[in-house]
Amino acid sequence: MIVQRLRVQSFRRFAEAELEPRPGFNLVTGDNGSGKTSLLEALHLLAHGRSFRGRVRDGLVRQGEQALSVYVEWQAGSGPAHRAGLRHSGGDWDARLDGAAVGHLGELCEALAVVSFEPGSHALIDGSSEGRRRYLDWGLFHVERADRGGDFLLQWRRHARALKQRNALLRQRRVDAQLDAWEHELAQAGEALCAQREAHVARLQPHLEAMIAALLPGAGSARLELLPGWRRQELSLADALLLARDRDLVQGHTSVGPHRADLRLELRDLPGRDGLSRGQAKLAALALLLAQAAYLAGQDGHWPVLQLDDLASELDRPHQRRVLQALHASGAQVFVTGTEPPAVLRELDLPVAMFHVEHGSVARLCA
Ligand SMILES: Nc1ncnc2c1ncn2[C@@H]1O[C@H](COP(=O)(O)OP(=O)(O)OP(=O)(O)O)[C@@H](O)[C@H]1O
Repeated sequence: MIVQRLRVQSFRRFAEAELEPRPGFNLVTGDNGSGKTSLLEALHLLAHGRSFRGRVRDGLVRQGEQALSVYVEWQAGSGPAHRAGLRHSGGDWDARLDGAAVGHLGELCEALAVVSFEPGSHALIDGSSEGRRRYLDWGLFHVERADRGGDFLLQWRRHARALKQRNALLRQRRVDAQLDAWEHELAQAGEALCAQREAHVARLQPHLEAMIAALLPGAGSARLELLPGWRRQELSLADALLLARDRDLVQGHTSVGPHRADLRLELRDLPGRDGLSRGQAKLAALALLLAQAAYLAGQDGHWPVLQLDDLASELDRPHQRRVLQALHASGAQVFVTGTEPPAVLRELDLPVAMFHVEHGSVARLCA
């Protein structure tokens, strides 16, 4: 995917700003607080329905304004050009995709695939399991799309609804036919969700091995494993839910199932996730993100847009070089930010479109 235009209004410090990126590398420089990350956040927001720094209501709307706007034009492979706009107040939103009103933000997410790597991305390795489930489900959401005959989103929504209903009944201490019915629904949707996640993890494996070899060769071989959220080798989800019922009634929520799933990444020559340095955790997280992007590229015939915020932070030069070489080899459109142009980018002499953010506006710099 190639983003051809990004326009933001009332977004963090920007009253209005516009960027016309190029295919390949786009470098965005500027002082601390100038708004570099905000530009990446804007694209991420349109593609994920939230920023990697939080939701719209967490301060994305420019102080004193009612709502932010993001407008993007892009091309997916050799297909037609697309355009999408989102106006969001933190509560209400209104969006259009190719001129038609959008009923669910998932429609924008489905149309525009963006993978972002930012200073907090190490949490994909050493943070809570929620981030890893979101990572996995984002990949499935794109691969198992309804327009390709997939039903991941359908199962995901079914599961979320059944889980909410079961939790509500647990809190009311209601052990009746309704609880049986929602548990049955939860078990069916949960088994389907888990089977899709498991297959996806297996398909990611070779891409992950290649990315770890490219970015973190000292790690040795890599293995990704799904922890399903219940003792799936021994029990069906229906049985696990039934067995957990008494405890769940006391706690008032469901303690087993795919909403508790996790991913385990094993790197043969490095310690477990708690023993990794911050830089190693970042590289392992980037390998996970790029493995998923590479898998998607294989399915779609074109790469998602890749965004790397503050690449130089915490990565030494040899590793920055490895990252940039891998990204260049992919042919993807890449956004990189930094207070300075990363020295490695100059050393590698890669073609780069350069932009500078200052005083609330973005200027294209000549190479
Ligand atoms: N809701 C808001 N309204 C107005 N200004 C905001 C709002 N939220 C954030 N800002 C300002 O917008 C800027 C956001 O900067 P951003 O994080 O995008 O900068 P950056 O160039 O990536 O910085 P750094 O190099 O320090 O990471 C900061 O100056 C911040 O004070």
